[in-house]
Order: sequence, then structure tokens, then C-alpha cells
Amino acid sequence: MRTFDVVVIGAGPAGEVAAGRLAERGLDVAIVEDRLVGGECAYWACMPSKALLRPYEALAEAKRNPGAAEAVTGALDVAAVLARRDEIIHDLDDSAQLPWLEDRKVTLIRGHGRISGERRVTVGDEEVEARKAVFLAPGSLPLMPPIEGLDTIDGAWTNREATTAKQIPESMVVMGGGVVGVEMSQAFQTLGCQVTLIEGARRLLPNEEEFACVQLTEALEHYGVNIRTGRKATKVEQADDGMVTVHMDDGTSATGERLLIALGREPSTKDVGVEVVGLEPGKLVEVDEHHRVPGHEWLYALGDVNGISLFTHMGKYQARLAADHVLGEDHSAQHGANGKQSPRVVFTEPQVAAVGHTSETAADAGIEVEIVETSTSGNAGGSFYGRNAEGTARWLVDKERGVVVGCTITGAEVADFLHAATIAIVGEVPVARLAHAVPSFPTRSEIWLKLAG
Ligand SMILES: Cc1cc2nc3c(=O)[nH]c(=O)nc-3n(C[C@H](O)[C@H](O)[C@H](O)COP(=O)(O)OP(=O)(O)OC[C@H]3O[C@@H](n4cnc5c(N)ncnc54)[C@H](O)[C@@H]3O)c2cc1C
Ligand SMILES: NC(=O)c1ccc[n+]([C@@H]2O[C@H](COP(=O)([O-])OP(=O)(O)OC[C@H]3O[C@@H](n4cnc5c(N)ncnc54)[C@H](O)[C@@H]3O)[C@@H](O)[C@H]2O)c1
Repeated sequence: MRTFDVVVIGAGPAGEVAAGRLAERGLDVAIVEDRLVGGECAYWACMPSKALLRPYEALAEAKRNPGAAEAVTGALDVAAVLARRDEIIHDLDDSAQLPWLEDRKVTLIRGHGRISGERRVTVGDEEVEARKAVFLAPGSLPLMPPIEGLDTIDGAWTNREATTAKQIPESMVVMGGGVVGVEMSQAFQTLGCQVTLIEGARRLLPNEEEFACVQLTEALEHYGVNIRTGRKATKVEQADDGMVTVHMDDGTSATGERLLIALGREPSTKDVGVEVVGLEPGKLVEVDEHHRVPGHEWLYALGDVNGISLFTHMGKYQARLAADHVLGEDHSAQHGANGKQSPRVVFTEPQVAAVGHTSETAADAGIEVEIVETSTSGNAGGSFYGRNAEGTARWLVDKERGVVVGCTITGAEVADFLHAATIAIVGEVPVARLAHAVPSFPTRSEIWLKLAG
């Protein structure tokens, strides 16, 4: 039997980062992967979706800037966008990822891993032993709620088919106006598809600030997306010609050539041996502050599988914390930019970037906040993002403690703005102190002057 210090199941961002960190610190590590090293994120989620969105964003910016605008005479080249997407996902070939593991001397075991006992994992016919720990990082799969007819649709898309599409359909119905739904609606609409977007909640992105949702809704409508909020999909049918009709609970319906299911995620725990340690297959794996499964000191669960925060960067963060715990360091996440308050960016045009509380969650948590708001591009730096690059920056300041507890910024290319807010929140920097953090001129970061006064 082969023996390692740590065996990691799943080579997505969480599993890879954990394996690499442990191996860099001298541990003997194996990582088990049944599809592609890099996980959902690299091939069917973050990377291809951003590749489909970015060309439109670049085009929109050029069109907003006199001088550049005159040079833009055509529309997006759809074939070139798809080809660039394929380049970014390495044509679904993971060989470019392997040297990173090899450099760290991580042993890659190809195949489906299952927990088979305490500190034991089977992959096919082989059983391997972990001297110190097993890390479970199998990610998540698209959620398929019990909507009548949903499982009978031939050729329905999930994020996998949408992000790797070789052709743009003429029309598409997107079920779910969360992050996948809005990003994919924008991508396909701007690539020439007529999209209808259905969201059961009152508004798109129901977990973000209402102003962000209003601005994004207006933008998507401007691109031509047909938005139907406040009504749930209840039944799906397919005609003989393949057209799909989604019926909603208000009696209306929407029809399209394709159906994209973007209704959330479920953890990949149906077939990974969690029953061996008394857990229920198909359910989230609950963890303690070290991302360790209670009652099993040798078992950690990282990334989407524990449901704490379904983002690549947070899975990687958990991986660093858990790896350090195995290495004897006793730190854990203890700040206000974790879980539901994690940093998050919706890569639409305008982007929605947020960290910490929203006004709604701060009120629910009983935090009395002062709301400070300004226009994202309403300063000298904003001039260079072109005409009508609208957006709003909102900070929530805890009145009692004088620190920022939430920030939401909308606008063109605001994603990289967010980290300053994350630092302010995680570092609990007093707002009075932030007055001495001077943004360069002329940058849009001068929005921070509004906060610090
Ligand atoms: C369309 C879309 C866009 C997204 N965009 C972003 C974004 O821009 N930014 C962001 O931060 N997040 C984004 N996300 C979320 C992000 O993709 C996930 O949070 C992230 O991939 C989770 O990482 P993970 O390592 O937990 O799991 P995964 O990336 O799912 O990787 C898990 C790996 O484990 C493997 N595996 C599973 N079971 C087994 C087994 N039994 N044996 C062996 N291997 C196994 C799988 O094949 C997979 O390779 C997006 C999600 C979607 C759907
Ligand atoms: N840019 C990014 O970082 C990024 C991009 C995509 C996904 N993600 C991650 O992936 C996760 C999953 O995304 P998602 O969009 O699949 O899930 P989600 O939970 O964000 O959104 C699903 C939406 O479907 C709606 N819904 C559920 N049932 C419905 C019904 N019957 N009819 C109509 N609407 C219904 C819900 O109200 C919800 O708004 C996100 O929470 C996020 O963490 C991140």
C-alpha cells in the first residue's frame, strides 16, 4: 500500500492549493483527480466565463472613449471570442497544470477517490494511506431542483455546456438570476443570442445591495435581455423541434432554442465515501473553524463542498488555513470578510464588487451603520474610463466602532478596487486612519476620499 502524509481528493483550486502548500513545507502529498487538474474553475466556471465576458467589456470601454471609439468600426468577432476562450481553458487539456504539481513533488493519482476508512482512500483498485490527514475537496455540481419536466429536456445546458459552447444559439432561456445567470445572460446576449432571464426572487442578485441590482438590471435590459423577476420556473417542456418552454408560477412562459439551468449548486458528496465516516451522501460537509470534520481529526473538507463560501479565492484561503493547521499552526478565519461576507465580484458590465455586509445583512446583524456613497467615476481618474461610465461606491461604517463593515462598488472594471475595501474590513482600520491612506491622482481610487473626509 502506498503511504503519504496527506491525501487530497479533488484537484480544483482548493485541493491544488492545499496540496502545494503542504508539499512546499516538506510533506509527502498525493492528490486524486478524476477529471482535469484545475477543477471546475479552470475549465467550466471562472476562467471560461470571464473569457466570454471580457471582450465585450473591452469593446464597451473603447466605445466610451473618444479617439478609441472612432477606431472601433465593427462588432465582436464571435469566432475569435470563442477561440480565445478555448485558449484560456487550454482546450480542456490539463497538461499545463501538471508542472506546478511536479515542481512541488506532489504525486498525482488519476481516478475517482473515495474515503474507505480512517486515513484511507481508494482509487480504483488501489487503497492509499494518509499518515496525517485526508483533505476532501471535490467541489460542487449544478443543482437540479425537482421542477416538472426539467430532467426530460434533451440538450439542456448547465455551466459546463454554456462555458464551453462552440456555437451561440439564437435564443436561450436562463433559469436563475444569481451570479451564473446574470454573467451568462450578459455573455450570450452580447454574443448575439436573445436571452430571457427568469429569477424567482423579487430582483436579480438577491443577496447584493439593491442599487447594484437595479443598475445591473438596467444594463442587461439595455443589452436586450428579457428579464422576468419575481416568478419561479415551475414546469419545463420541449417541442418536437427541440424548442424549450419554461412555465412560471404567474402563468406566463418563455421559449428558447436552449435552456440554461443556473439554479445554484450542490456539493459533490454523493459518491466520495462520506458515509464511511457517518456523513450523509449528497449533503454539505460541515466543518469546524479549522475546516476539519467534527469527530474526525484526520479529515478536512475544503472549498465548495463545505458550503461556507462558493468562490475560488475562498476555497484557496480555506486550503491555506487547513494546510497550516496540519503543519501545526493554530490560526483560523476570525474576521468579517468570510462566509457570506467574502469578497465577491460579478464580472458583468457594470461589474458588481462587494465585500462584508450589505445594508440588509448589517441591519439583520443589529449593526448600526452610517452609509457613505459616491459615484465611482465622478472624479478626475474617472474621466479616463470614458463618457457615461456610471457606477456607485457605497461603504457601511459601523457607527460604534468607526470601522468599515461593508463595501459595494459598481461600475466599469471595479473588480480590482475591491481589495482596498477588503483590507480595510479585515484589518479593522479606523476610518479616521484611512484619511492618511492617500490615493494617487488621477485615479478612481480617490473615491476613498469621500469616506475618509
Ligand atoms: C459558471 C461559474 C462561474 C464562476 N466564476 C467564478 C469566479 O469568477 N470567481 C470565483 O471566485 N468563483 C467562481 N465560481 C465558483 C468557483 O468555480 C468554485 O467556487 C470553485 O471552483 C470551487 O473550487 P473547489 O476546489 O472547491 O471545487 P472544483 O473547482 O469543483 O474542483 C473539484 C475537483 O474535484 C474533482 N473531484 C470531485 N470528486 C472527485 C473524486 N471523488 N475523486 C477525484 N476527483 C474528484 C473534480 O473533478 C474537480 O476537478 C464560478 C462558478 C461557476 C459555476
Ligand atoms: N463571479 C463569480 O465569482 C461567480 C460567478 C458564478 C458563480 N459563482 C459562484 O457560484 C455560486 C452558484 O451560482 P448560481 O448562480 O448557480 O447560484 P445562486 O444561488 O447564486 O443563484 C441561483 C438563483 O436561482 C434562483 N432560483 C431558484 N429556483 C428558481 C426557480 N424555480 N425559478 C427561478 N429562479 C429560481 C434563486 O433565487 C437564485 O437567485 C454562486 O453563489 C457563487 O458563489 C461565482
